[in-house]
Amino acid sequence: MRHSPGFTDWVRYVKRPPRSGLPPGSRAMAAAGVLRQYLELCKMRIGMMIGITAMVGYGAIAPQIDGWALLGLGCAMMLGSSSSSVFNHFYDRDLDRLMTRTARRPLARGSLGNPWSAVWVAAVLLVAGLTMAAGLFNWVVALHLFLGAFIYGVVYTVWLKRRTWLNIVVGGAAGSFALLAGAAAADPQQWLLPTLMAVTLFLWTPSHFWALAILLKDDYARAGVPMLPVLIGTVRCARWILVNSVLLVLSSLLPWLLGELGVVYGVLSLAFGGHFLWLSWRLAREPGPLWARRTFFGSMQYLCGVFLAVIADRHLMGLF
Ligand code: HEM
Ligand SMILES: CC(C)=CCC/C(C)=C/CC/C(C)=C/COP(=O)(O)OP(=O)(O)O
Repeated sequence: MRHSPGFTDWVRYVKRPPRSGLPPGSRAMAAAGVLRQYLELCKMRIGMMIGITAMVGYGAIAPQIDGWALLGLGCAMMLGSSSSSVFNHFYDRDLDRLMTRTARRPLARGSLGNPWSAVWVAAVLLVAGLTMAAGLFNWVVALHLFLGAFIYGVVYTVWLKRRTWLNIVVGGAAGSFALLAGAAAADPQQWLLPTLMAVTLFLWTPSHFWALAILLKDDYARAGVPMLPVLIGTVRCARWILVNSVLLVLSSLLPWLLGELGVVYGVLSLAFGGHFLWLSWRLAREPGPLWARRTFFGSMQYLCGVFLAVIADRHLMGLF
């Protein structure tokens, strides 16, 4: 069965088109197919959220926002995020075949030819992101970008995901480094507010992911991935989500209580936090797919709410 062209096949194909002279449309179609699949490997929606996370870290520290700096920061972070996501697809291709949600992914079904091409693509993306971060900003931004990609691509994906339920707890630090990278782009000397926000992002991940893991429990059990609800069941996992969400919301108030951010942030983050605590409480009361789904999507709404609270406090209040 002829597989659709992989990355190296595509390069060879475009450089030396076969004598058979396929109609130009098929050459472009094949190239578009390969590109679309590589974009899937990049997990672009998550990469955009990682870029936004870094931008919020920048906005929390920068006295004025430079649009071009924000754009460059977002691009660098998306390159780093895509690099680790592509490698995650490569390393997890055996695991992904076993789970309904991921079985149709390009490397899981072998539709991109030699899977090692993805490793080269991941390396190129990482070098591009690091070069952009160091060139546009400073080495601290590049270091945080590298650490985020390393924690997701190696610490989480290779070392922890298949071994321990702490996989996503430790892996959540990847997102924290996205925030630290953004703050360092504004001022690498500042540490307190970036650290407080990084702790909040670290505590956000377990509530974010364990709610999803409740929905995907059977998939993870089939693949033998030790996610928390597989090990302790949905009811106890839902209770741990509530405990974690209480710690998360309390941590989100620290920038306000320590005077790093103002009352606008405090009130808004408390409001969004109250709603997320309500979702987590309802999930603990009725542990099942309905409230797990609402808590998972609510985790992203909550994160966006906290991000909005930071920007409103630091930059929008000056407009009034
Ligand atoms: C190790 C930590 C994390 C784990 C294990 C995790 C896990 C997941 C998983 C399994 C999905 C579903 C993906 C899919 O089926 O397409 C997901 C979706 C998502 N995650 Fe997380 N996540 C983590 C950290 C983060 C961070 C740090 C962010 C952003 C700051 C984030 C933002 C999102 C978004 C926006 C989605 C929805 C993307 C979509 O709809 O394709 N996640 N997460
Ligand atoms: C600074 C920087 C570059 C940070 C990178 C942060 C980053 C890309 C985090 C990704 C988190 C995530 C969606 C993990 C899911 O992996 P999974 O393997 O559990 O999900 P899957 O089963 O859907 O593949």
